[in-house]
Amino acid sequence: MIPIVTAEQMRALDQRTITEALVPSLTLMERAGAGIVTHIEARYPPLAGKSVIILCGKGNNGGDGFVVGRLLRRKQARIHVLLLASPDDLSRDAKTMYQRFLRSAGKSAVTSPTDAEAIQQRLATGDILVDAILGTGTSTPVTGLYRDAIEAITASGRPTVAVDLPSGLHADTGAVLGAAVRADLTVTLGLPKAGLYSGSGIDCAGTVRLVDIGIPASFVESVGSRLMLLTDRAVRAALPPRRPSAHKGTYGHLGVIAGSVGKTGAAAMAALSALRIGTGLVTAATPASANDILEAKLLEVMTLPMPETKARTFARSGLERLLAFAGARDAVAIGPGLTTHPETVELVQEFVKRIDKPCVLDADALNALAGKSSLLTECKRPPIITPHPGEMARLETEATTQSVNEDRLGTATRFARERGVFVILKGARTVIARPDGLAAICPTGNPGMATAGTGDVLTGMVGGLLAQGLAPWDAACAATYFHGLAGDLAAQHLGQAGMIASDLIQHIPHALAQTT
Ligand SMILES: NC(=O)C1=CN([C@@H]2O[C@H](COP(=O)(O)OP(=O)(O)OC[C@H]3O[C@@H](n4cnc5c(N)ncnc54)[C@H](O)[C@@H]3O)[C@@H](O)[C@H]2O)[C@@H](O)CC1
Ligand SMILES: Nc1ncnc2c1ncn2[C@@H]1O[C@H](COP(=O)(O)OP(=O)(O)O)[C@@H](O)[C@H]1O
Ligand SMILES: [K+]
Repeated sequence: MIPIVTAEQMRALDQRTITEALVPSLTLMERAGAGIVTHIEARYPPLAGKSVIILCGKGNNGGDGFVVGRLLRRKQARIHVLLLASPDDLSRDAKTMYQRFLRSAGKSAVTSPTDAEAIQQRLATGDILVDAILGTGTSTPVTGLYRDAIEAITASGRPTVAVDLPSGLHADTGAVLGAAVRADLTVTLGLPKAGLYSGSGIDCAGTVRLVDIGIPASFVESVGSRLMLLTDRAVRAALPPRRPSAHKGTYGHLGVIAGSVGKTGAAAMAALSALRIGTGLVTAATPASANDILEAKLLEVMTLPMPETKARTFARSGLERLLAFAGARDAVAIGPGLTTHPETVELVQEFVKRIDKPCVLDADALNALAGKSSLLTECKRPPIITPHPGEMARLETEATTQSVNEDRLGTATRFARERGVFVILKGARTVIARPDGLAAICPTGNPGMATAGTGDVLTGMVGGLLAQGLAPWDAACAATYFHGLAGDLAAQHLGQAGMIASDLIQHIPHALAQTT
């Protein structure tokens, strides 16, 4: 996992690298530029003949821009720099890189526009725009020519690559300072910045790619960041090895407690997703009269009919049987499609207190705890909960969906600490938090996943990994990552609008099999 840092932490790391590891600041800038060019080329091939317009500010972010310009010329791209400050005002390193750019490209490759119109006219001639106006040094609202430039970039509709972070974005909070660039690709330098994953940063950053500029690992470690970015390598390492001598018992038995009349699909999808993430055996317990329907839907999953209410939801009288069911499984997933029938709610509240197995609580299991989240502290083992922002708001009496979304990271980490649970707060850039306050952000996933049932898929995947013996934190991180990756693969094949939850399930094996 990669630590996510604040602007201040990044500045300190850059500084230590320069003064203690003795890497000249110009070398860092050169590495930054080279890395950015690699990512631009990967995203927009071929570069030869393309017109690239680079907008440079007066700080080191602009300095990176000049390096990008010089190196892109070697790819036979046609480069023009819009310099938004006087050359005299450039930072020391930026000035050096400006001079190197001039020596390589000549004076005609740079103009200094004085008004919005001049910027707009120039941008209209670009195939690709590079935003090197402001980086981590931004702290006050953007005004004047910088703001004109940011607005012109947005208005141009051209493919835009942001250097380090979209100009105008607060590096720590993701707040827009007056106006911010909406990039298609952000190539961030050294370590990822928190603002790229929160608030407006999610929409402004587009795809985020990271460039290693050679900050020593020991320096990075000493920052002690409490926020991590999930990486492909870390989550794959957490998966159990598939031993040649394995049998289905090796990979655990998950009990799924889900469904009611009209909502057997939720139970089916959770159960199937658990199998697709490699679980050996899955049994779904469902209200008795819905059992036959579930049997017809599922081939590989076993089912168990349970006592039901007149409304054909789980009945309170089934409590002991459900506890016995859980006791005979390696892990339990409870919640999808249960409804909030009063008897079912009562059943869930009792069940949650008494279950003594790794478990994941979702959907109506969380709704059963609405305003009563203190019950979670009575759990025998810290459960994983998978709320979307609405469910999160129901759990916390004073919160609203809006307040949750305004501070997703803060909400998830506070709740995880206070209630001693693992939280997967779903949505764009899902946040995972654990009881000790450490949190991670998931880079996978896309808006195509905003479709009925994808949450049930996640629940099954989390439960499946718990059943396979993963610790709750590992299960939560890996399930969230592969859920998002399966969603990304489904979107690649089908497009975001048309993909549905079943497509996501079908892509779980491809996500697992992918080699990166
Ligand atoms: N220090 C280093 O060693 C490295 C720095 N790098 C780059 O350097 C950037 C940070 O450089 P700087 O600290 O120079 O910061 P910036 O390049 O973000 O710019 C800060 C400059 O813009 C001005 N400014 C700030 N907010 C403004 C606003 N709202 N309107 C107008 N002007 C504003 C500041 O007064 C300052 O002069 C990073 O984002 C990254 O791109 C990279 O080259 C990697 C290495
Ligand atoms: N814009 C988005 N970007 C990434 N993931 C998303 C986005 N919107 C929704 N998702 C994911 O889709 C899933 C939706 O779950 P949920 O809201 O519980 O839906 P349902 O109840 O229909 O199953 C979550 O895992 C969430 O993170
Ligand atoms: K920028």
